[in-house]
Amino acid sequence: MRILVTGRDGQVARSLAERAPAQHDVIFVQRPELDLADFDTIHRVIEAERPDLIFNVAAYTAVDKAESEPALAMAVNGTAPGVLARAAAEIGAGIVHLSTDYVFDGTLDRPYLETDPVSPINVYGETKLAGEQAVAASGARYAILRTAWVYSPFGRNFVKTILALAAQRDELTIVNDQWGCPTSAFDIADALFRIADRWAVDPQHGADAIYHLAGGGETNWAEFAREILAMSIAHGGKDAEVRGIPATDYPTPARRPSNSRLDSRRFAQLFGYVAPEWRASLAPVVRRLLA
Ligand SMILES: NC(=O)C1=CN([C@@H]2O[C@H](COP(=O)(O)OP(=O)(O)OC[C@H]3O[C@@H](n4cnc5c(N)ncnc54)[C@H](OP(=O)(O)O)[C@@H]3O)[C@@H](O)[C@H]2O)C=CC1
Ligand SMILES: Cc1cn([C@H]2C[C@H](O)[C@@H](COP(=O)(O)OP(=O)(O)O[C@H]3O[C@@H](C)C(=O)[C@@H](O)[C@H]3O)O2)c(=O)[nH]c1=O
Ligand SMILES: [Mg+2]
Repeated sequence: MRILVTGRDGQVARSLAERAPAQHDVIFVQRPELDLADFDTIHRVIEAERPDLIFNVAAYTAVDKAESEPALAMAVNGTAPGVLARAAAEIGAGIVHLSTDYVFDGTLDRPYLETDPVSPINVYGETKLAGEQAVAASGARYAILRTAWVYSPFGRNFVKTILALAAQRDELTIVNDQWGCPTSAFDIADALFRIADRWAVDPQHGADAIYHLAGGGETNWAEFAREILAMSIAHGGKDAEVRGIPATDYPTPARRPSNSRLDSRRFAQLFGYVAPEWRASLAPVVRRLLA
């Protein structure tokens, strides 16, 4: 299949580039050719490239900055996915769109199912929810994958932040009352290609649905940081003491849900892919970052 990926340097885009199987022809388009805030470029790129499938993995991902740039975040995350999906529908292409655990408010006391009510508590989450709704209403064949706490050797992410902070400080204070599922961008890439493989055979398989796809198990940010640093020491990297603090002691422009754990069983049932337990996927990424 001919697969068009939005973005080239993002965490998931770079992971897709590394994991692309030989049977797919994968094209990456980024700014200025494709600018999700400039909708004309979307039509132009889709008509020129005529993909069979689109992986929309580009997004406005700066959670705190989105609070002060809501219009740009909404254009990129909320409106552009609908424009892209309608362009896909016009040429008969499918679209796989990535969304986030931050569409939930975190008040539930168990991992979230796809059927649980959404209620974002920050601008980023609101814009990503609008994007989901726009894709679902587009008429294109779609799958929406909500993932969470993404890390990789690429771009900006919590793992790289913690390793960098440990090189500067002896003690890190990290929030310990927000729970979620760290997810390797490589695992997301594998899941996306699994969808492509299935749709190459049966384009309707599991189509027009939302899925949760996150790393196995669960943790909080402080425990995640401790594990990153334990792996760092094991590979000769820096160490630091992690002091767990409540989110109320770490004020940020955007509120974050205290529980955004995702239940990924529906995707496993439909597509036969289960992401490894989060520590298992974390180890090779930390090793690579320290190499
Ligand atoms: N990171 C995370 O923790 C999580 C991410 N997600 C979702 O997963 C997807 C992938 O995230 P991830 O790979 O981490 O994202 P990154 O932040 O690593 O990359 C974002 C990409 O989007 C591109 N982009 C931003 N604005 C525009 C624009 N106006 N036009 C075109 N491209 C643009 C960036 O381009 P450039 O390099 O030029 O800036 C970059 O390639 C996103 O949909 C995100 O919402 C979901 C849950 C968690
Ligand atoms: C750097 C740092 C962060 N924190 C806290 C702040 C926050 O509650 C938590 C994580 O901070 P970050 O800014 O790395 O993560 P954040 O931007 O909230 O990450 C989110 O990104 C978007 C794109 C998503 O879709 C989500 O799934 C999620 O991954 O850790 C500390 O407590 N101490 C620190 O030193
Ligand atoms: Mg990306």
